[in-house]
Amino acid sequence: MTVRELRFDVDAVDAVDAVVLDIEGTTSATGFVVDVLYPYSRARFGALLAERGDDPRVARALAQVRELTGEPDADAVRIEKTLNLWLDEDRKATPLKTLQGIIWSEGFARGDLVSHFYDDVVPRLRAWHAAGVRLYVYSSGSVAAQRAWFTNSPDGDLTPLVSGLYDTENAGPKQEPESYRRIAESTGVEPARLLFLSDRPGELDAARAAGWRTVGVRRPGEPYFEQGVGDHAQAGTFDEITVITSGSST
Ligand SMILES: CSCCC(=O)C(=O)COP(=O)(O)O
Ligand SMILES: [Mg+2]
Repeated sequence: MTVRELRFDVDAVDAVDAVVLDIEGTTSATGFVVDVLYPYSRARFGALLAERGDDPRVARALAQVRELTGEPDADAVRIEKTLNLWLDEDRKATPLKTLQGIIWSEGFARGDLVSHFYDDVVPRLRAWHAAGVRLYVYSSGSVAAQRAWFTNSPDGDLTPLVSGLYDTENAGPKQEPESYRRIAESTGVEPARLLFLSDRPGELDAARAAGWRTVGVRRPGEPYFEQGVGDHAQAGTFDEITVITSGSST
């Protein structure tokens, strides 16, 4: 694996105003999400669909599942089967993520769950934030799930570090450049001064097509480690990423 220090001072002193973070495979282990969070939601889909179908978030997600599967008459049992199939495939379908977000945020709130971050991540997030770099999250996990994830970390509440949360509902699919244009506009940061960190080459390609800077994060044991991140700059940990902002380097 190629590991090199990444300094974003090639063509400008004030290079990056904001870092946008992917979660699964980048800040946090896919294994934790799949082994801890997925079974937690799988065990609770049935009750959520049966007892809370009137909740507007649930009703909207159910309608989205029916639309995506082309099964307008699918009942709660059929939809639960679909959700579990998508879980098996690790499909990043928006309604699946909405329903998981409801279940997980309640699980975090009642103390059943604590999130996971790789050891190098939280110190770097604190350092970048202290240096004036704005931090955002863009994950397939819903905004509700992201908020619970950052609130309930092993290092305490990390949400004060984060300026905004984006998911496939409010920004769009992660493999489409338009989603990154939408996020750039929402943050008010110029695309060229946004740095996206992700493990997935398709997401990095889409961000670059929207004019963003990109670094592929390749961690041993993660699903995309062997495949690599194409011709994007790459790092094995956040410690290898030096961000230059407003004349300071962190
Ligand atoms: C707290 S989000 C839970 C992880 C998740 O469900 C997910 O889909 C993360 O995907 P990402 O886009 O962050 O790779
Ligand atoms: Mg990811």
